Amino acid sequence: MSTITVENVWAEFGDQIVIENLDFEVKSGAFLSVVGPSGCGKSTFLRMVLGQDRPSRGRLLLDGKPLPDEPDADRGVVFQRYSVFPHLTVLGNVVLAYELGQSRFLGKLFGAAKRRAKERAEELIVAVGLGAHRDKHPSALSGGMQQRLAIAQALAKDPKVLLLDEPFGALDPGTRAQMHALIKPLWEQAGMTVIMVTHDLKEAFNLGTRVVAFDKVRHDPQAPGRYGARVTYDLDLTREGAVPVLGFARPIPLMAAQ
Ligand SMILES: Nc1ncnc2c1ncn2[C@@H]1O[C@H](COP(=O)(O)OP(=O)(O)OP(=O)(O)O)[C@@H](O)[C@H]1O
Repeated sequence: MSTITVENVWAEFGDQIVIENLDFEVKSGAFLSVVGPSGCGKSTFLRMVLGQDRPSRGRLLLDGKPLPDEPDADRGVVFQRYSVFPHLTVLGNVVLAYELGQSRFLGKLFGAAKRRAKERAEELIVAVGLGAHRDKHPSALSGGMQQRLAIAQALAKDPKVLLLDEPFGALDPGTRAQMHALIKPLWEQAGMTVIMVTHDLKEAFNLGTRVVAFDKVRHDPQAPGRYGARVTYDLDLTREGAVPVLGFARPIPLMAAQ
C-alpha cells in the first residue's frame, strides 16, 4: 500500500504564497500527472512529497502516517537532469543507490548482501535497457540512456512512491516515446504510486491514471504573491467518460472570486 494524503497543504516563502490549500488523496498504485503553468508550484509540491521542503501549513501522509521531513527509501525521484555519479559505471551507480536504500547510514553492504545488491542492480539495468552498457561511465551515455540510469537508480531503493519531475523534458521526441514505453510496465510491475510533473499534456494523459492541474484562481495585480495555486482540474482517467471534478477553465479574476 502507498496511499498519499495531501491534507490542507500550503507552501509559503516569506509573504509569497505559492500553493494554497491542496487537499486530495492519491490512491495506492495510481499514476498521477501534475500539470500547470510555469511557476505555479508543481516542483515545490513534488519537493514537499519528497521531503526536501516542508509544507508551511497542512500535512502529507503516506498510508496514514506523516511523511518524514527528509528523503528516505520509500521515495525515489528522477529529475529532468539527474546528477549520476560521473566516476562510477552504470553498474556502480545502481549498486550504490541500492546500498544507500538498504544501509542508509553506512551506505555499504558486505558479503551476501553485497552480492544481492549486484544481482538486483544487474536486473534493473537490464529492465531499463542498459544491459549492454553496464560497464560504461555516464559520460559515454546519451541523454536518454542517462535518464534510464536515473530511473534504475530510483527503482533500486524499491520505493513505494516514485516522483518524476519533468523526467523526459530534455529528451528528443523519439527517445521520449521510448521512455514512455519503458516507464509504464516498470510502474505496473512495481505497483508503486507515481507522481509525475510535466509540461507535456499528451505525456500527462498517456501515462497518467489521473491528471491534476494546478493554477492560480485568484490574482492580485498589486501583490502577485498574495495568492497561490490550487487544483483547478482533477481528472480520474480510470473512470469511463471522465469529467473534470473542478471546472475552472480559466483563472477567475480577483473581483469575481470574492
Ligand atoms: N525555496 C524557495 N524560496 C523561495 N521561493 C521559492 C522556493 N522554492 C520555490 N519558490 C518559488 O515558488 C514558485 C514556484 O516554483 P516551482 O518551481 O515550484 O514552479 P513550477 O510550477 O514547478 O515551475 P516550472 O514549470 O517553471 O518548473 C516560484 O516563484 C519560485 O520562485
